[in-house]
Amino acid sequence: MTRTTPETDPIVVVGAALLDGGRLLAARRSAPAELAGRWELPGGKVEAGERPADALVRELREELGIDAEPVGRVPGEWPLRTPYVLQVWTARLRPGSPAPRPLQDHDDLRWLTPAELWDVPWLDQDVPAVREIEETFPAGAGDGAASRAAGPGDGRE
Ligand SMILES: Nc1nc2c([nH]c(=O)n2[C@H]2C[C@H](O)[C@@H](COP(=O)(O)OP(=O)(O)OP(=O)(O)O)O2)c(=O)[nH]1
Repeated sequence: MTRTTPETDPIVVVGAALLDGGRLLAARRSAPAELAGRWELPGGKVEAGERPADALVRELREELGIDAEPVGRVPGEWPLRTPYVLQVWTARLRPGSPAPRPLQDHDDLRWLTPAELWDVPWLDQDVPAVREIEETFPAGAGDGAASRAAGPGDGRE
């Protein structure tokens, strides 16, 4: 008899492509040990019954102390370690938001211009997502180009 692995529903991790003045925020993980020192999109796990866009706002407040607004979903979904999958949303700072600070999970932050996008060692599993962000974040563009990747309403479902 063939034994099958029990199926587990994927748990979504939302990552933010936080854009400001044409730059993307990258965050260096401080934990756990196997991820520490590598760079990621700030964010975290969507809780049961929570909408991804709401989770994004909550995680960005907890981790970076900012007041962020989701703008649109970056097309695609990328596998992390089972059962997690990464979804990415573009986001921007709301007027009056504090500047991001590494309060939790991170020990450094960098605002990357399009030309600097690959200057940091991203987590391996984030590379395809960052490539997708790059598609909507061409050299020389302001944050408007990335924000137009998906309609404004897409951030709310
Ligand atoms: N936030 C985030 N997590 C990522 C990325 N890439 C990646 O593999 N991960 C992994 C790291 C963690 O195992 C998991 C998300 O965990 P987390 O620690 O950021 O989320 P959380 O705040 O909700 O976690 P928790 O400590 O409350 O359990 O996904 C990424 O780009 N952003």
